[in-house]
Amino acid sequence: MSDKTHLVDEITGHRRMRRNRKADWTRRLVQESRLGVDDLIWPIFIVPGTGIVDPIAAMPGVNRMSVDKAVEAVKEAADLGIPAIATFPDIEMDLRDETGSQSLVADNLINKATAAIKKAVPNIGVITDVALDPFTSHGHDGILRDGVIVNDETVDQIVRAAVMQADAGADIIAPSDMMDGRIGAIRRGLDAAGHQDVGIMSYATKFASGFYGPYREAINTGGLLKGDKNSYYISPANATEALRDAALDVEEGADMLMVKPGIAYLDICWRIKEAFGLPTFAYQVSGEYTQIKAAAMNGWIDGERIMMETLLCFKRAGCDGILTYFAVDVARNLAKG
Ligand SMILES: NCC(=O)CCC(=O)O
Repeated sequence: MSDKTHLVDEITGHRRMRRNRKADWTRRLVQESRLGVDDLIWPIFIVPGTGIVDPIAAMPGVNRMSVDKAVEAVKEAADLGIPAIATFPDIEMDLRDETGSQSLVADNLINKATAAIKKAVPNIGVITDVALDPFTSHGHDGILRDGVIVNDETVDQIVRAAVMQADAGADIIAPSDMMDGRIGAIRRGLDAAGHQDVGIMSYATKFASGFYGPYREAINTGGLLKGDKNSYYISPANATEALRDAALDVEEGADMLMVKPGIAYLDICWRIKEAFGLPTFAYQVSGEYTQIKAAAMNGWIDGERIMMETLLCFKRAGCDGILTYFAVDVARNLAKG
């Protein structure tokens, strides 16, 4: 033992945090949060046609897939142990209209995809969104009348769309539109149609964010969108309001809650988990994905490391899982050990 007394000894005394960090085995032993394949939900983009795997320029490594190709990809995801996927359609422009009427076509693209995926890969969970934005000619999540997104009429429509999605085999309905009262209305609609076992994952706190840019390219709504979504999404400045919004969704019967975007909103994840104790998910959205990809492609960061780090941070912030475009890469990574 050294007989020299260092200045720091007086400060640390017997308290030395580094003892638990000294070796790989101690670090593993004291690790508080872990990321596993069971934490992953994989969002995928569906396009009409067959045999299509179309790269999305603003999301390197992510493709739009026709239903047949999506089925193949989902099989691979299931083999890797990913528990669930979330589907988003990029439909033909001439099928988009003022009210998003395609959302009410029983065999529309999203419902076709659900049926095909559930038939080929019955053990993977299929989560479908009921927001109207992929179906409207103006890119808004609801029905637009005289420059206003009309709440109650939109809710009536998304309830009908949700029932059709459940009829097609969706396991969880995930409304991302942020209309008031939608969770309770969807719950009643699903129950009345005999879909008591279909769950609801509420996009409880969806913030008006610039991080959604690449997603809008993926489903081709970016060029359509007139104005902004500030009259229905939550301001990034407001946490108390977000908690109130989530509380309403819990009261109305949400089974699971989601925070979106993710990494800039970890305080919301933590507070929501603490407040309600419901299964809580974060959506690592397109802009978050693209930031990591772009920097990694330029050699400025270690993309794989930051992919794993950001996802682990969601777990530390109290999330039970993460919707992430990295899901398959992460599952492969975890399988390597
Ligand atoms: N309703 C789903 C989304 O809005 C996703 C947003 C994103 O990934 O940027």
